[in-house]
Amino acid sequence: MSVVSVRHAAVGYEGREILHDISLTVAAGEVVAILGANGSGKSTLIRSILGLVPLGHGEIELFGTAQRKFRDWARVGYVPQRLGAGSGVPATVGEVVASGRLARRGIFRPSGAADRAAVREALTAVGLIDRINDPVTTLSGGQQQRTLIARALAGKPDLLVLDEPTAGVDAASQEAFAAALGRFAGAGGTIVLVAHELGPLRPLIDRAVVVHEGRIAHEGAPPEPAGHHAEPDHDHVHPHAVPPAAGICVAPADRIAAN
Ligand SMILES: Nc1ncnc2c1ncn2[C@@H]1O[C@H](COP(=O)(O)OP(=O)(O)OP(=O)(O)O)[C@@H](O)[C@H]1O
Repeated sequence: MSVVSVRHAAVGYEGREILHDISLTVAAGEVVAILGANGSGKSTLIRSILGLVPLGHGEIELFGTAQRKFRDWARVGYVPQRLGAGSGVPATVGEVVASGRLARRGIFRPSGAADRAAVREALTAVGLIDRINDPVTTLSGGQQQRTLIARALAGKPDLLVLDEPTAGVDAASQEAFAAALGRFAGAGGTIVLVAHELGPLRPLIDRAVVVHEGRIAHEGAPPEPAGHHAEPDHDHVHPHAVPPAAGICVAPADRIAAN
């Protein structure tokens, strides 16, 4: 059974079609990277998989269930691009990670020992357990990004969807990030991630899907790194380095429940 199945999907915003006739299948345990230039539609593709952008045409299934009927969002962990510095919520690292347990336990049940253990385990996996009581605002961008993956891991998902997890992130955090993802994949987890450059994530990738102008232009082994972009110390700066103003991204489960 496939974890994600996209068939002939067309997606757009305000009547302008961005993705044209996209078909993509991700099998259980696969690690798939979605690559492509700025504006090619990578984020739109994963946002439509998560149900955050409505489909114009086509079908999407998650774990064999039509997305419109799918309710088991606790099985899906989403790591957005940035935590957002300006959220105005003075949360600690532990609190942010604990919010990843909400879909598992429901909002009105107090957190229990299993929740606390999952939070500690996830923070240990990303190398931030010693920062559990620190305000997230005191963390570097890379550490904040690691907090987001811990938040997703704490929910014990079967599928992790990550949007440019390592863009603008320091090398140490990228390595810690890759190690945490490697453990998740090693335990049978499925990963779909958007990336500009794979860097230390490269050895984890089973398949690369290159999106070009809203269509899948290539699928197969990840392309070889080329030119200075491939250097480990290449400092890639692009629009994603600017934190979004929206603050902590709401988990897809929360959004869908609100509809
Ligand atoms: N909420 C939105 N409303 C209207 N247009 C949007 C919206 N989000 C994205 N777009 C447009 O859709 C196109 C694809 O954007 P998308 O973010 O999916 O590309 P991307 O490949 O992820 O690019 P990047 O690498 O810059 O994130 C762009 O032309 C963008 O301007």
